[in-house]
Amino acid sequence: MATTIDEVIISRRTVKPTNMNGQKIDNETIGELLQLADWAPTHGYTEPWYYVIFSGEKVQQFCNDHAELYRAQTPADKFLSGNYEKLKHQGDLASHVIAICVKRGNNPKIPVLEEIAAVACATENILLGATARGLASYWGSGGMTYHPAMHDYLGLGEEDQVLGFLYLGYTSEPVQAGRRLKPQAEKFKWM
Ligand SMILES: Cc1cc2nc3c(=O)[nH]c(=O)nc-3n(C[C@H](O)[C@H](O)[C@H](O)COP(=O)(O)O)c2cc1C
Repeated sequence: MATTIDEVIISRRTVKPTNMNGQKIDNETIGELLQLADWAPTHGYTEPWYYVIFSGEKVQQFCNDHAELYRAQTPADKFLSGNYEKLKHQGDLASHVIAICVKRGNNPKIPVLEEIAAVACATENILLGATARGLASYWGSGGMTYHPAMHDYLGLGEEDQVLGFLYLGYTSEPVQAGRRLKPQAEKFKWM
């Protein structure tokens, strides 16, 4: 178990929902993670994160709905039954699904870019809190994430955005070693 912030950051790894084991997280713990999200920085206290939490039987409901949105919005010649089944069963072994959304405040001086950045910070807080609690997590932006039908399904306003879905649960498998592909010299320029 990681004990310091550095260890938690370094040890956080994506665990695909198919590698989760079906064990449930209690809603209280999810509440703690949401509290961590709420302490992310924002420009101008806009606090633009908006999370829609699917728990219990709502997880399967969400996955069914996600798959049905895909079916309804995909032309017949592009529809792939494999994609449909993947979406439908993506949460089978997860405990909770959380839709990650940006709710635009009424301060037009704050660029959308900064609102998205703030929600990403908030979401990383959730991922780190999950890691520190021994939970498995996955941030996915596949399926219908960016489709207007998903935006409507989540009841978002015109300027709001969906950034993806967090799948949370437990895993029984050893967590994969982390890897980074780009040399640090390309990412950090010391002056
Ligand atoms: C905004 C965002 C969207 C992502 N979408 C996907 C996705 O659709 N499918 C996927 O396999 N992983 C997705 N990921 C997870 C990355 O694949 C993962 O973070 C990356 O492989 C690095 O692995 P690590 O998280 O274990 O360090 C996403 C991550 C972020 C931040």
